[in-house]
Amino acid sequence: MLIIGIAGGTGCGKTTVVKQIVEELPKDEVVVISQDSYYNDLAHLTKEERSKVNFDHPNSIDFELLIAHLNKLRAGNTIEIPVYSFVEETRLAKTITTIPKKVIIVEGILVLSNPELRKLFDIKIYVHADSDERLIRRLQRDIKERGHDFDKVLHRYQTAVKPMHNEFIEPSKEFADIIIPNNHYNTVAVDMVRTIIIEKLV
Ligand SMILES: Nc1ncnc2c1ncn2[C@@H]1O[C@H](COP(=O)(O)OP(=O)(O)O)[C@@H](O)[C@H]1O
Ligand SMILES: O=c1ccn([C@@H]2O[C@H](COP(=O)(O)O)[C@@H](O)[C@H]2O)c(=O)[nH]1
Repeated sequence: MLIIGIAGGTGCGKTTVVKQIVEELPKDEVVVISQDSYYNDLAHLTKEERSKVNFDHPNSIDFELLIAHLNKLRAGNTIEIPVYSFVEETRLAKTITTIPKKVIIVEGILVLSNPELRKLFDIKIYVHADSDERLIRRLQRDIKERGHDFDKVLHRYQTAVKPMHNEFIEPSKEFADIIIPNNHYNTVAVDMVRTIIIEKLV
């Protein structure tokens, strides 16, 4: 089994890069796990209380469960991945049953910041895009897909996203084996990572 961790600031293009990597790989060989699925269950808080949570701090993630799940997959066991709703800002009642496959890709802003999680990765990748690029992408995406308005995205960016990026995410770049520049779509880097994965599959 090959476990790949892909980190990078919000809007850098992690999800897009992962989609591009896996789209030409056999579906039955690769599992993608998003750190977002492991946001703490906040069902006990009101929607207003949840909207004040700092979702960019490592404490907002249930790393213990994510690490336990990766160890279970490595041991050949099936896991139940929580489903997170960005619109509700909490976990939903359902889970997704996931079986072990040859390649596991774990993506999320903080996946290289946690030392225990880092130890599980065979390859560590950091996707870089400049902060202005990332903010523009985040504004467009959160308004279109995550049910946020302009003021909410900017307020969250200034109070949580940017300070947590500087404290936890950007410093985790030093642990990366590969840094993918992604101010523009980077097909060369995507092809290189896919080639590494294909070598593992044969
Ligand atoms: N290289 C790129 N150039 C322009 N837009 C991009 C690029 N990569 C991703 N995007 C767009 O930016 C937004 C955020 O990308 P996404 O992959 O969700 O980032 P992340 O998962 O790192 O938060 C999406 O709307 C996506 O289509
Ligand atoms: O309920 C939530 C939970 C998280 N966020 C924001 O999401 C990003 C991380 O996701 P990316 O796909 O990597 O952008 C993080 O910056 C959180 O602030 C949210 O808005 N609502």
